[in-house]
Amino acid sequence: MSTRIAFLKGHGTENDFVIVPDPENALDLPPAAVAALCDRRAGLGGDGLLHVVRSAAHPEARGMAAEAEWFMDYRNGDGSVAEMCGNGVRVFARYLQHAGHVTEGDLAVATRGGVKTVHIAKNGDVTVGMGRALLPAGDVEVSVGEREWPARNVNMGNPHAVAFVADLAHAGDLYAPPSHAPAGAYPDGVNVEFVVDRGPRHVAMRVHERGSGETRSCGTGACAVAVATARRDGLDPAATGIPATYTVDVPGGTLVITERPDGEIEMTGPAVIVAEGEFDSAWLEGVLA
Ligand SMILES: N[C@@H](CCC[C@H](N)C(=O)O)C(=O)O
Repeated sequence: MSTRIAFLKGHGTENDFVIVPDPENALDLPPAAVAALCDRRAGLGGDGLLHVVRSAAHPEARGMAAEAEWFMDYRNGDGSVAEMCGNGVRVFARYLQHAGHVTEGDLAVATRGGVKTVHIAKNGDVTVGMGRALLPAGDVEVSVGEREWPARNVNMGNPHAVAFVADLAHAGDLYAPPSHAPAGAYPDGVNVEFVVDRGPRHVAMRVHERGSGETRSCGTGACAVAVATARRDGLDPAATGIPATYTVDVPGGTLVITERPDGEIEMTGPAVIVAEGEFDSAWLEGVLA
């Protein structure tokens, strides 16, 4: 028997998501179902999917239920699982507000990258405590076609390689993932950011995301870029006690990132619910058959 399944569509700086509210974790969403829902021609369309589940109802989040009522079960557009999604967690919070589960102010969201603190401001922007960046040692290079660049290895819960380039167009069409060396540097894949300077503490980036391709924005990527740029600029808040704030332009808008002296990174940006509707479970079953 077919049933109607509720979904919403949202975005944060044009990193767009299919949102599937499923508080009791009753839906079966294997990778192929996620890929079908995120398909831009034959499905609903999105860079990724936000499965909204009560932490207590999800085996991966039960241990965080005392701290955070809701779990962001994030999936990339190809159906793969990722540890964290910075734009996604802002849109997730906006959904919880839209649905009346929370009001503006502070809330905690469980993610595979741990519990994140989120602040929904009166002015509409959402700020997320993204945790600390890890900067694993080791030289990495990324390349597109004939061009190659040294890249900074930054882990924001998920892996990033940040390359400073002379011109964002040098990254090419980014239809295929950029290559990296050494080949085994990222056994689980990597998100690659290309960065140019725009002014003092102001950069612009493009990103090729693991599991989604080139997207209009990546929140964890923007945090990785801010930290890599700060170190390149000789700024280390943990050493100086002075926070470092960077404005990061992405193709879909602007994010503001602050690294505090305790190493915690805060990201502020918009989060928008665009539409809501229902799809027929029979359609999805047909696609999966
Ligand atoms: N767009 C996201 C990152 C989503 C996960 C990433 N593709 C990965 O596989 O690590 C963001 O806003 O952070």
